[in-house]
Amino acid sequence: MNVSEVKIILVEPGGALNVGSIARVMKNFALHQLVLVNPQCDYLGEEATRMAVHAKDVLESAVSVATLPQALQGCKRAIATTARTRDFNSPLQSPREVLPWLLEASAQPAALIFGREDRGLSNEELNYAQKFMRIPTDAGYASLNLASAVAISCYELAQSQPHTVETNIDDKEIASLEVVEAYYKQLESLLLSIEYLYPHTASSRMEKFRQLYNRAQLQTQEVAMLRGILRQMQWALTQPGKS
Ligand SMILES: C[S@@+](CC[C@H](N)C(=O)[O-])C[C@H]1O[C@@H](n2cnc3c(N)ncnc32)[C@H](O)[C@@H]1O
Repeated sequence: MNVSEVKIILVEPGGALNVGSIARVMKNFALHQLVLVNPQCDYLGEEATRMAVHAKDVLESAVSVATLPQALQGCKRAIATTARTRDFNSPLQSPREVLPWLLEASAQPAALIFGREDRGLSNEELNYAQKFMRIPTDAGYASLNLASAVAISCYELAQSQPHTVETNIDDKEIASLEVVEAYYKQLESLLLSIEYLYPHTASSRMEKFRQLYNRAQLQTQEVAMLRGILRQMQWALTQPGKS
């Protein structure tokens, strides 16, 4: 897979200078799909275009959407980036470990997600990704400037080679992220209704389910089967004498 198939998603970027610098470095490394979730700055204004220099085209073709799920529409794989190490349950991988996974044939289209300058990504936003990347830094100061984090990631992506994966699965059969997300919503709602989950435990328990399914790389047909089982269980719960 070509790096140009990877979308760079910025969640609520607040600095036009950062967004302009990011457009420039993306073009330096042959990436051009920039998606902005609810941008908090004028990403087409003077500051951004000045920093973009010869990458105004990347800014002009940037897509602005309201939510992260909209930004991930159609993607098969996503990696979320974070500087945080504590209060994080899933393994954090280095760019060299994890970026080749984004370039495998069955990954496309794929996305790399970056957080806000002041507070990064929320836990809920991190959960939309299947893998998590932390750029190794000195332990004394782990938080990189947003544009620097994107620059290092684009460079590492450009140096990465996809792992060769032996599989009989047709790439088109891998479920897209929104299909799997709809399954998680249905599962959570059923588990809440049977009181396996409670509102205060739901998000941490659902994170465990996400980890499990992330390892399986579900196909569209398999998600349809799982959703069919949930529908049948929901129906059975409404039948007198069956519950
Ligand atoms: C300035 S940082 C936000 C820092 C914030 N305190 C936090 O909780 O992550 C903005 C974004 O840059 C990226 N970033 C910064 N440092 C990083 C690192 N060491 N590894 C990976 N991404 C990093 C992440 O996407 C992060 O959300």
